[in-house]
Amino acid sequence: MADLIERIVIGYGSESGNARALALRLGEQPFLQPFAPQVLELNHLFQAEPRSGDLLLIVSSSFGDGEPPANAEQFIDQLQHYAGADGLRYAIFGLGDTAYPNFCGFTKTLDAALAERGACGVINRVDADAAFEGFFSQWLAVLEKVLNGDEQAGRDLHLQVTAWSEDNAFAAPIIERRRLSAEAPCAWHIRLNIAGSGIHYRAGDTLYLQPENDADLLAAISTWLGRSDAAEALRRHELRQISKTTLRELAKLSGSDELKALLKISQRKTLEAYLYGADLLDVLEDFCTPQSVTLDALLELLPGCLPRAYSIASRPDTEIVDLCVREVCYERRGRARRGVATGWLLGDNGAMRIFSRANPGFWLPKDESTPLLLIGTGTGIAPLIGLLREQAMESASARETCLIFGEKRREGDFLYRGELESLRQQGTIGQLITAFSRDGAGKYYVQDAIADNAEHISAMLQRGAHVYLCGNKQHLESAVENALTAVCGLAGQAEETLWQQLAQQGRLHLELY
Ligand SMILES: Cc1cc2nc3c(=O)[nH]c(=O)nc-3n(C[C@H](O)[C@H](O)[C@H](O)COP(=O)(O)O)c2cc1C
Repeated sequence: MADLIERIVIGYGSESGNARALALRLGEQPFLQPFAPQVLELNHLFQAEPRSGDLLLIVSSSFGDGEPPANAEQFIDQLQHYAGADGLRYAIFGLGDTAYPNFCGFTKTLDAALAERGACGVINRVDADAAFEGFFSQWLAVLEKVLNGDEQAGRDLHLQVTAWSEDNAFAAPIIERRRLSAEAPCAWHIRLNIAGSGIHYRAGDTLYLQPENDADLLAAISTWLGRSDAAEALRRHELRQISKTTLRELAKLSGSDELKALLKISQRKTLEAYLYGADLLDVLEDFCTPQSVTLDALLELLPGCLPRAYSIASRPDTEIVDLCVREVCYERRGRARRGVATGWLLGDNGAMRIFSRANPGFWLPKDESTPLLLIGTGTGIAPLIGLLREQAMESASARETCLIFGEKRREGDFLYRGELESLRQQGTIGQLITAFSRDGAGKYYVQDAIADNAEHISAMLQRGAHVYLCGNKQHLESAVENALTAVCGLAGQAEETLWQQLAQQGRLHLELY
């Protein structure tokens, strides 16, 4: 091919510097020097007036929702108006992260746009993730071969990381289940094996679980329908979170006036109360008949199982991912019920189908000297222990870190007690404050612990501490906000609330569920 190539132009799109660094290294490769490669930002690439006979090498990341980095934003537009694309040759090395829903979205779009304009790809597009170095070396070797005339090498290269998603989840074996608390409903430490998935995550990120339905519930629905094949057919349909759309369809099919009445706007609260803890079988039994609602109709109207989101509790690792979950077990109308995801995790069901998503809003601050005020209740410890583990791994000199953990009783509910105490001993946690609500004569919550440590906490906030808060949505946020506002002496004073100030400064990180 080399004799057909007159010139090489390297274009890059880069936001945080990875693609730019690779593009510059590419431009220095000895085997490219005979082509005197120019290295340009993609926005400026057309200044080189690429034409037939040129080989365009593009290295770019994707940002936002699979969008171009700022210095590549104009490229596709310019390409649409560029007359000389026909006959151009090109190869694309895409950088991305499978933790974002639109993995390598921009370089995929670019590939399609160049092909559509008549340009010809000489190497299959690379979709690389955070571990891009290995791919880059392989790509360079193939590029050299292609330039030496081995065109097949470009067609044989397949370097595209799988982007696991809702439609294509990774089956991760459950390799550890450890009970963390004494009384039901218990909290559990769950470890999944993700080796071979290529999943990369950071502490603070979210793991989505795609469980299958509970066997007992499936069997009961099968019996109700009088169809033995229903259990298998409904295995991956949503049977627990029943939407209004589904209820409307069921009301139409069944003709139930009672259900229609429940769907009126004025009955919003009654419907909410009815659905709390209910599942499809309740709705079928209460409002439908097997004659009016058949298996075929259900298969058509029910969506697939919705993914369940959990905060990752481990530090970055390519082999394992940890979760901290509380089991959901209750009885309603004489029928034992289990949470869909927790039931699957704690049952003997085999692998859990998963995918991960980045959650930059809960990552550690970049500046290693920024103090951390971590506040969590119950299984809200999950992302916080992930951050602490990442912190312990990353820096020898720990930043100032204070953890406030709240639960019911020290004996029985102090989740990860041994690990937290050793993180304190080794200095990753400077101050470990606990608030056990049922240990003393009166109730004692995290907001009381904040008040009792006012001086220290106020000083940390003055030193620019970031606040990470995770736990139950009801009450926790406002109670902690009020307590922190009081310790800072801001109550009823400032024009902006403490929360507004922290949020504006990027110092407030919330995970409430
Ligand atoms: C806020 C943010 C958004 C991102 N969005 C995407 C995305 O939509 N798709 C993707 O594949 N990668 C995404 N990434 C990952 C980057 O593409 C990846 O980190 C890449 O290595 C950055 O390269 P650069 O330093 O050259 O910009 C995102 C990264 C960040 C920090």
